[in-house]
Amino acid sequence: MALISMRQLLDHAAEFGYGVPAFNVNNLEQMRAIMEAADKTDSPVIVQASAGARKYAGAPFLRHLILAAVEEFPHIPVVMHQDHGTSPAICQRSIQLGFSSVMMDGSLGTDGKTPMDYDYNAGVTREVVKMAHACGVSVEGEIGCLGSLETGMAGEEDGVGAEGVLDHSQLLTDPEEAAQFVKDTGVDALAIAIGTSHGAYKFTRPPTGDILAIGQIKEIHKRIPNCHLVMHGSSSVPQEWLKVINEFGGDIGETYGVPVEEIVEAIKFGVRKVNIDTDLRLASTGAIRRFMAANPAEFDPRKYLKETVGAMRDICIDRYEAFGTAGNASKIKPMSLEVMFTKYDKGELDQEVK
Ligand SMILES: O=C(COP(=O)(O)O)[C@@H](O)[C@H](O)[C@H](O)COP(=O)(O)O
Repeated sequence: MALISMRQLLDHAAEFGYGVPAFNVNNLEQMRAIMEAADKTDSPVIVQASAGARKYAGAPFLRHLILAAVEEFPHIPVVMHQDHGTSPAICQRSIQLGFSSVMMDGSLGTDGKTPMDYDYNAGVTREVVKMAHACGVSVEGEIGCLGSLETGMAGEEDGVGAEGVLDHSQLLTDPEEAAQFVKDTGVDALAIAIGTSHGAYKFTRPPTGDILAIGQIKEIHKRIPNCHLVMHGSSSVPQEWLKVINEFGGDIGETYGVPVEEIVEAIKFGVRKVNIDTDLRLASTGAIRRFMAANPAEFDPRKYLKETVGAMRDICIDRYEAFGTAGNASKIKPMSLEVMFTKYDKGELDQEVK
C-alpha cells in the first residue's frame, strides 16, 4: 500500500526538480483516469477532495475511492489530500478519516468567502500544523486571495473563494508576508496568489506578465526555499476542448487558462503542487457531448463515461510529462506517517526562512 504524505512527495519533487499536478476527484471516472495516466507514465499522484466534492460524493466515498486506487495500483505512491479546509475542525475530521495531507485555508473565514486578516490565518493554520504533524500528516496553507489581476474580481467558484472586488495587495502574495507566515506556522506547502483563479473563466486573453505574475514566485521562493509552493487555479483551459463543447451544443464564451509552459517555468522556481480540476471537467463534458451527438440512441452510461475516462487520461498524461512528474513513482520509497511524525518531532523537517 503506497499512501504517502504530501511532504515526502514534494521533498522528492524539490530534490529532483519536478512538479506534481494535484487533480481534484469527485467520481470513479476521474480517479480511474488519473491512475491509468500515472501507471502509464510512472508518476506519483496527488488526488484532492474539495468541499464541493465532499458535498457531492461524501468524504467516506471519496476516501474509499482513493484507497481502491492505492489497492489496484500498489506501485504508485498516492497522496490523499483535503482541498480548502475552512476550519481546524474540518481538517481534524479528514485526518481522522485517513487523509495524508490537509489544506487549512485561513485566508478566508469559515464561510469560505470572507477574506481574513494575517493573525486569524496564522492562528488557525498553526493549530492545524500542530495537530497534523503529530499524526505525520502534511499541511498546506494559503496566503493571499485567488482572483483576477485583470478585473480585480475575487475567484469565487461553487461557494468557495472570496467574492467581489479586491485590491492588488490582496490578489498578490507578498514575499515578506509569505516568509513570516511560514515562520509563524511551519506549513509544509504554501498556496500563493499570483493572478490565477478557479474555474474556466480565468483570463479574457492569453495571459501576459501583467495579469499572471509568474515573476512573483521567484521572489517568494528566495525567502522560503524549502517550503513547497502551490499554484491553485492552474487549469490551462484547452482550446481544443472548448471547440468540441461548443461544436456539440455547448455555449462557453472565449476564455483562457494558465499556459502549460508558464507552469513549467514556475516549477523551476519552487512550485511543486499544481492544482487542476477544470481541465478534466472540460474534457469529460466535451467527450460526453461528442459521443451523445454521434450516438443519440445510446443510453448505457458506461459507454459515454468510458469516453470521459479516455479524454481525462490524455490530459493527465500530458501534465505528468510536461511537469517532469513522469518516471518518478518507482524512485520513491514510501515512508509511513509514523516515520513522518518522528521526523517532524526531531525537527528534521523544519522550514528555512531567509
Ligand atoms: O485550484 C483548484 C482547481 O483549479 P482549476 O479550476 O482547475 O484551474 C482547486 O483547488 C479547487 O479547489 C477546486 O476546483 C474547487 O472545486 P469545487 O469546490 O468546485 O469542487
